[in-house]
Amino acid sequence: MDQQDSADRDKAAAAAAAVAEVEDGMLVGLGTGSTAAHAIRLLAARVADGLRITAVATSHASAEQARAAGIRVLDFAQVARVDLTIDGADRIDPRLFAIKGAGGAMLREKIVAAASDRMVVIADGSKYRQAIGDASVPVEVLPFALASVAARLGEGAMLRQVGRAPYHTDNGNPVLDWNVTLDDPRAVASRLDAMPGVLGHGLFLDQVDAAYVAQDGVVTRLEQRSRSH
Ligand SMILES: O=C(CO)[C@H](O)[C@H](O)COP(=O)(O)O
Repeated sequence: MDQQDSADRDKAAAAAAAVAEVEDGMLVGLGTGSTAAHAIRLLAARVADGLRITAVATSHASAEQARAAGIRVLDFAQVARVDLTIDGADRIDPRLFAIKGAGGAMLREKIVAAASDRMVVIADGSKYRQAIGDASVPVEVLPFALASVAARLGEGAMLRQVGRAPYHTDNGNPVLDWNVTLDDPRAVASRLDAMPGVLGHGLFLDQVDAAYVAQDGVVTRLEQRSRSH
């Protein structure tokens, strides 16, 4: 089995562990990305077997996948609370600090996570580090503020592109991938949170309640002991 197959198998194993937490009657938040796609597929299989749930999605792609697989997806604009959200991450560490947003959905993902009683990250072992820090932080910016925010972030900020065109999120906004030192993630997050024109960013420092990380088929659960939403 090559490395990619093994990482994909680990993504599916982590997803299966999280999907096992879903109970009848829950409103489930669906994350975005290849690991979250495994969770949606496995959840749909449980729905086909009789599990009764509703869901909200953090991206158009996840909503489409879920609906096509038979999951009832509600409009999140009409939803105040979510029971359990299952989502991927680009980095996760033992503090359950995460970097998200390689897939560009971090703003909706953080909004849904903040509305969730429990938010669980699922990841293959390549995402796990002793401390987050070697991935750039995606920053979603109001188009009007693109140049001014880029100037404030400095040389480490790169406009995300698809081919030669600027990438746009599901919200219609551009993303700056910011290569920044994360010795003090809270200071970096506070700086971004306070910057006019920044709509959201991929630093998840207070949202993650638990993580399932799978390496070579072995799933490890990390649990946050004290989290108040
Ligand atoms: O944050 C995300 C999308 O905004 C994804 O959850 C993250 O990028 C992980 O993706 P994948 O499971 O494909 O590695």
